[in-house]
Amino acid sequence: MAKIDFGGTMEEVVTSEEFTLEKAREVLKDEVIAVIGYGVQGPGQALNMRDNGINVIVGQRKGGASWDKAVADGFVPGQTLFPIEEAAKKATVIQYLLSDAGQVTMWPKIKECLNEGDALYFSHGFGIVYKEQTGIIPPENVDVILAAPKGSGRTVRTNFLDGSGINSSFAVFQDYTGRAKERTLAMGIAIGSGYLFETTFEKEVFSDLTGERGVLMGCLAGVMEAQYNLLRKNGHSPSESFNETVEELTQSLIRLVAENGMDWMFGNCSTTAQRGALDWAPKFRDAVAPVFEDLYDSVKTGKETKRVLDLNSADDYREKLNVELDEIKNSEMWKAGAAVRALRPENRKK
Ligand SMILES: NC(=O)c1ccc[n+]([C@@H]2O[C@H](COP(=O)([O-])OP(=O)(O)OC[C@H]3O[C@@H](n4cnc5c(N)ncnc54)[C@H](O)[C@@H]3O)[C@@H](O)[C@H]2O)c1
Ligand SMILES: CC(C)(O)[C@@H](O)C(=O)O
Ligand SMILES: [Mg+2]
Ligand SMILES: [Mg+2]
Repeated sequence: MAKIDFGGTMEEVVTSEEFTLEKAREVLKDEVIAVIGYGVQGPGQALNMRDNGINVIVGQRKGGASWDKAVADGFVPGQTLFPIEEAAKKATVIQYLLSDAGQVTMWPKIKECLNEGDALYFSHGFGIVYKEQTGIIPPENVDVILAAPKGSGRTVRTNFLDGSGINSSFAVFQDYTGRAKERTLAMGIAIGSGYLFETTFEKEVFSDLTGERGVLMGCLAGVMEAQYNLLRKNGHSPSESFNETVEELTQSLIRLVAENGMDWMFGNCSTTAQRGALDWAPKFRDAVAPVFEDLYDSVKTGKETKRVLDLNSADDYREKLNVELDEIKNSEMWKAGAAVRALRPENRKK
C-alpha cells in the first residue's frame, strides 16, 4: 500500500498501479462473480469486470426494465444472466447490488445461496451496520467485504471507458477464508477503481449517507434553490437566475475546482469575487453547520435508514415518489435549466 500524506494525516491507499489488473485477475481466476441487481451500480461494475476479463454473471428479477437492459448490454439469459437466486447459487462472490431496501427483502433467499468460503460483497455499509433494521446477518463461514465507488454507477462505467477510474473505499467486515482482503482489493480493481482507500462498514455508511444528503445532493439542491428564489424575488429573469446559480457552477467553476481545488479558485477569480467569496464562505459554513450536526445524528442513530426502509415498503411509494420528482422537474427553476442546457452549442441540434 502506498502511504499518502492527506494534509498532514498519513493514510494508506491501494492504487491500480500497485495492485494491477493482472493481479486482480489472478486472485479472482477461480471465482464466479454474480452481480445481483442491475440498476445503477450493477451495470457499471458488471460491465467493467466483464471487459476486464473477470468471470461475471448477472442475477436480476426477470421481466423488468433492468433485465432487458442486461440483455441489451450483452448478458445472455441462461448463460450469463439468470433470475436472482439462480445466479446467487452459482456464485462464489455474491455482489449484492440490489437497492438497499431490496437487499432486505431478498436476504432470506440470498442467505440460503451462500456456501462455506463464499464472499458476500456490498457497495454500501447499510445492510450490515443497521442489522437490527435490515436483518442482514451473514453466516460466520463466509467473507463479508465492501468496495464502494465514490460516485454514481454511471461514472463507474464512463470513467472506465475514458481510461480513468473512479476511486472507491474498501473494507473487510468478516474474514473467514483468510483471503478476504485480497479478494476485496481484487474486486475493487476489477470494477474499475483507480485507487482504493480503507474504511470500515460503519464509517462508509455514515459518511455516504451524510454526503448524499449533504453537499453532494441535498444541501446542494437546497442552496441552489434558495439563491434562485432570491434572485427571482428581486426581479431577475429565470435565465439570469439559473445561469448565475447552476449553469456557471457546472459548466465553469466546479470544473476548475475539480482540477485545482477551491484554494486555487479563490486565487483565480476577480479580486472583487475573491473578497466577497472569502468573506461570505464562513457565514454559510456557520449557518449550515447545525443542519449538518442534525444530519449526522439522524444518520448515526438510524433514523435515516429507518425512513428509507419504512417508505420503500409502502405499496404506493413509487407512485408518490413520481409525483415528488415531477414537481421538481416541472418547477420553474428546472424547466429554466432544461432551456438553458438546450442552448449549449453542443446540444442545439439534439
Ligand atoms: N446508485 C449508485 O450510483 C450507488 C453508488 C454507490 C453505492 N451504491 C450502493 O449500491 C447498491 C445498489 O444501488 P443501486 O442504486 O444500483 O440500486 P437500484 O436502486 O438501482 O436497484 C438495483 C436493482 O435492485 C432491484 N430490486 C429492488 N428491489 C428489489 C426486490 N425487492 N426484489 C428484487 N429486486 C429488487 C431492481 O430491479 C434494480 O434493478 C446499494 O447498496 C447502494 O447504496 C449505489
Ligand atoms: C452516487 C452516490 C450519491 O454517491 C451514492 O451514494 C448513492 O447512494 O447513489
Ligand atoms: Mg449512497
Ligand atoms: Mg455515495
